[in-house]
Amino acid sequence: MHIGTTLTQFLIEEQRHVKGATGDFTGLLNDVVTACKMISNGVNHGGLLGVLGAAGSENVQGEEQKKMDVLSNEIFLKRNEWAGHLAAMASEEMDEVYQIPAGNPRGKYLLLFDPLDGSSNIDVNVSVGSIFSILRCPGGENVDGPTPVEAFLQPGVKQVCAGYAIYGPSTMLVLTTGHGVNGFTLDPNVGEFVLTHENMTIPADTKEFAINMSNYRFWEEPVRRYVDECLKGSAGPRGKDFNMRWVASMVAEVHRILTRGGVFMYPMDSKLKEKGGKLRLMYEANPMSFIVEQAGGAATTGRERIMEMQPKGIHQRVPVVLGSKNEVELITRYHTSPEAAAA
Ligand SMILES: O=P(O)(O)OC[C@H]1O[C@](O)(COP(=O)(O)O)[C@@H](O)[C@@H]1O
Ligand SMILES: [Mg+2]
Ligand SMILES: [Mg+2]
Repeated sequence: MHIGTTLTQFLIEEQRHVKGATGDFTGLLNDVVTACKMISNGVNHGGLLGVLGAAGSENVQGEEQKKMDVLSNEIFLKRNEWAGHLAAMASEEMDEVYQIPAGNPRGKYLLLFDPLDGSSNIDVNVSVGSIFSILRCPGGENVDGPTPVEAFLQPGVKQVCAGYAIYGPSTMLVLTTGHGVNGFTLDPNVGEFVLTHENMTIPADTKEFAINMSNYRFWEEPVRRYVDECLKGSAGPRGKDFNMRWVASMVAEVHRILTRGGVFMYPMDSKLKEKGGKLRLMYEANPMSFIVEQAGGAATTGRERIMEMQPKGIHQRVPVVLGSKNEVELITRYHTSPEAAAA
């Protein structure tokens, strides 16, 4: 593939390499991409369309929903429920599994998504995004009756595809189907995503970490140790100075790491103990872990590989440590090595 290839061409080319491909998967991705283009348009017009501010409702997570959370969710549903590629959908903004409306054809895939990631930034015009994950539905389209939630509870290694759109200075779409990671930039004049970042890879080492420092007093010892050592810089045990970033949009943090390396952490802390973490396994941690691993990075909870976890529920939360391989492995060792256990 060469720079300048459109996403449509890229997907068709990928499909040609899949024996017995029916075009279903390509069709599904095209619908997901159309949803992202429509959300990008909404985000870009912001106050002009009156889509900023609170929606006046809460989601299953007990979080205040922004108007763009609700609108983006609606766009994903409407764009994907009609074409016959899906058996069902699951979203951050909906308590239950979304069944394909009666009368619409059903398909063999499952789509999970965070329709708008980084919602706290939408009103302040900072980059936000959408995150999605695609699984095969056990039993394919021949499922009688509603698709059970259990169909979705597959470990991250079962993902067929994962991607995110970032609505920033430019709109980009980054995705993997298990053969590396590629980034496409939306040409608003043409309305087409064009390949601009081929085979994105994450350097194994880094001098940049991202974490919400305001949670310091709630962190577990291994995370405090890691951040303290970074802050000591070249005078400390790491022997090098570190920089820090925190955008409060996971898509923006992961995109920066895919572009120049780094480590992103939303670890377990005493405030989140009951909930199991802040970020959601099925439509935040798993898709981002698939992308990061495909780019040569690593993704753990601090204790185990995220992609091997057996999900317990579609809105399950987990601690997240991802990015440059050697850094993630160091942070994980601080959690798992005996000396850490003794600490
Ligand atoms: O508000 P905090 O603690 O900085 O958390 C920011 C994190 O929460 C999130 O906004 C959660 O995602 P949603 O906006 O989709 O709910 C992440 O994108 C981000 O990394
Ligand atoms: Mg999110
Ligand atoms: Mg969200």
